Amino acid sequence: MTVVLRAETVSRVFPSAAGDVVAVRDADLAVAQGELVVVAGRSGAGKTTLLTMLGGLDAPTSGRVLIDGADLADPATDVPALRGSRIASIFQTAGLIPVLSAAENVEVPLRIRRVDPAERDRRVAEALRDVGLSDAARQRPGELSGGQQQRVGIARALVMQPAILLADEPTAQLDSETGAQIMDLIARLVHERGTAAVVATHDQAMLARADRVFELHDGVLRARASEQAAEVPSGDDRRT
Ligand SMILES: Nc1ncnc2c1ncn2[C@@H]1O[C@H](COP(=O)(O)OP(=O)(O)OP(=O)(O)O)[C@@H](O)[C@H]1O
Repeated sequence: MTVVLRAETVSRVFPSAAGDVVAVRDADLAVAQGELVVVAGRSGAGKTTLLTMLGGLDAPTSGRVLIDGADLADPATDVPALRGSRIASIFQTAGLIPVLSAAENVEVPLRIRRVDPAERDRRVAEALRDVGLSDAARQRPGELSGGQQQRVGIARALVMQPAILLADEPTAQLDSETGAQIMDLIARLVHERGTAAVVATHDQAMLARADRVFELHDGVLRARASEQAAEVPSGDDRRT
């Protein structure tokens, strides 16, 4: 398994008049191709801060983030280029452009990257098909349900075939059934395409789709102990 995203003892401290806020404290994480990692945590636990650093939009106060083995703090690393070519993000709301159709919204990142028109058409059609929205290609966001809009957002995130997908509470604005469908969709696409994904959520129902679950509590990230790890060691390993 190839690790594409790695955080090493990453911390982020926000200074404030009332004292420093340690939003993330010494977080370690490694995510491999095709792996869906869910970071569960309550509001204020530090999820957004962690994802922002993983995506290279904010720098850790200490520790380091590596993408494809490249340290984002290394001056030799072209972070904007990495962000454009290797990373895609999904947020609580799809953030679609209202005057553009679903297909035109999905096309935006391809236009920015100057992909040629025939290739754009092919990839947009494929992305909309993957999220089950081929029939809605010409509709504008205002004509789509919240779940459909979020699916357009997912198509737009995946049309660049990113190595890494970061999703910050992608189901928070949706009812639980639609949220479950969106999470199923993300899990399927991540596994089919071999994307490394980190999904932050406070929705416990989302954890079932994860390959691994981490819990973030007051900025401290811990792997959720598997049932096996929770078992009492047997034989010589037993400690009393
Ligand atoms: N720019 C900032 N300046 C000061 N404090 C901040 C800043 N950003 C986040 N914090 C603080 O860091 C902590 C973690 O915030 P963060 O937004 O990462 O949590 P979260 O788990 O994403 O919460 P939510 O689910 O509500 O978005 C909070 O105490 C927050 O107030």
